Amino acid sequence: MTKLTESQSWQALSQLSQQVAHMRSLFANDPQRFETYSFKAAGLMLDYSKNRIDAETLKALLALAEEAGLQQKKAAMFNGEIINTTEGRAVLHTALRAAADADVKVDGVNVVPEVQQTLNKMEQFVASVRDGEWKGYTGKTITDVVSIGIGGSFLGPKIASEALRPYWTEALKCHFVANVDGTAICEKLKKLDHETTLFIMSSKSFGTQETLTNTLTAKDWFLAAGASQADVAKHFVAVTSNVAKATEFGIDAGNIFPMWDWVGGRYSLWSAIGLPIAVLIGMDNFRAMLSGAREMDEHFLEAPLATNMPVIMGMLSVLYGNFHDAQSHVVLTYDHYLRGLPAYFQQLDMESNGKHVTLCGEQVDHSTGPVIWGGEGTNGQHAYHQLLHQGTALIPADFIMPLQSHNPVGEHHAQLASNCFGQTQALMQGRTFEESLAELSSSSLSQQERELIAKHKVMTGNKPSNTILMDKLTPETLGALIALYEHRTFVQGAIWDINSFDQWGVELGKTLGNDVLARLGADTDATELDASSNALINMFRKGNI
Ligand SMILES: O=P(O)(O)OC[C@H]1O[C@](O)(CO)[C@@H](O)[C@@H]1O
Repeated sequence: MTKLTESQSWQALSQLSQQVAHMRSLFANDPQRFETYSFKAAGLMLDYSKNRIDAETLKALLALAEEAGLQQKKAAMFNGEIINTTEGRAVLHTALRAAADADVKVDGVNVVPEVQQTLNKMEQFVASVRDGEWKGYTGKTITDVVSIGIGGSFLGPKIASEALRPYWTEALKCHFVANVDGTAICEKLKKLDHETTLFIMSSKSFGTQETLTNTLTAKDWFLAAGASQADVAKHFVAVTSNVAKATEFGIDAGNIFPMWDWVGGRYSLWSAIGLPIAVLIGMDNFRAMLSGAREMDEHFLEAPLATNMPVIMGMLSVLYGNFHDAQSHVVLTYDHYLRGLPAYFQQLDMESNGKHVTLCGEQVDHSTGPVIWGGEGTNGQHAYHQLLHQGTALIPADFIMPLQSHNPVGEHHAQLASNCFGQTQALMQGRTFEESLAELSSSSLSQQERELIAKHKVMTGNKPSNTILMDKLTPETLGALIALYEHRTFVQGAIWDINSFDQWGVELGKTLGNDVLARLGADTDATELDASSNALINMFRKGNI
């Protein structure tokens, strides 16, 4: 057994988690349950009353957080200690949204002034593109921005931009290209005018195959349309921590926005990686998003564990994953603008907590990060919610909804809200056999038939969910919401004592992919790999099955 599973609070939770009453009776016996298990922070309200907890379980969960050293680990992150031990890096996405006069040191040097300088550089760039001062090589105003990047250098900018659609300038369109599938970039380029298009190449490492290939294709397209190498400076900018490689690639030194190795890719939208967002919504709104995230940071740092939103959400996930065998977690956004958020949280959480050894390299003896998935409500209700209600797997759910719509038309928003709240209620209370039978009482079916149908209609209920509400989706509330999930991810990693900030698992696939690429272009058939890989490679070389 590891130290964690041997710990007193872990042992206590193993017992307590099985003893908690059905949520139906928890609610029936406590009219104050909502007041007890809900609170507000940074413009968000969390209702976690529809969870399999009572006072004792919650106490044990928080004791586990204490015992696992969450407070010390949190302080170490915010203080710039090298907590990403396998890569020898600090983890300071919080410094990207810290107050301008904050002092956050990495190796004894305050990084905040550099962050502020980069924000100022972004501000100038964003203003000149939005105001039409930045001209293309033929003197025309920029109309389209294409962001090229993948993983964290794609999902953050794309999904936050999409979420903040009501704040966009109408003067510009922004497009995102990530996949190395040539179709992705070709379909974009078809619709673009090379004289009025600006490319933002986003790659922390400046070594990611997909991003380099897509940027080269974009550059070839630009040059083939009649522009010269000297014109590239007016149409290509880059965001990277590898300035030398970007310059070598041909990006003008003045067009490079720096980032730092202490910002993880999946935590980087607050840096210049967020440039596409800032171009669309303007720098004031981008700064408002940072300030919403900062508010959540301060809450996470200062609030007691019992009223700390990332802590409560993280510990609930530990409860279900480790003590109720839940292997996935669903994020359901009841807001069309937030439809992409589950995909963003998926990378954030799964790339962070998909780990199998502790910081000391010891094999864990419990599950770690769950599968994160989801989509927008109400669409999901007509698809996968069936499994949430009546499937055999326990899938805890987060429901996220703004109370005010940006598009308050007719009864739409009330209907949306009624579905959101109705789903959490149905998951919690379920429907008993007796209730199902009663519902069928006026039907013309025989008693035997009624009983059969009633069995199919039973929903066990007791399915956990959190509801997160905000007044309105704004840059501030979006910033707070994303920071909430970042810290929730951190909390779980801290309990499991894993490194939430490396991603070695994706490296082997990249290395083997490069080897395969060489074989696809070789003069002779592949013979040295396993039989399946050889056959697949050789089929590709022939071009038919
Ligand atoms: O910004 P880069 O260096 O191109 O990396 C892109 C993505 O690739 C990964 O390193 C691994 O897939 C992600 O963590 C990262 O967000």
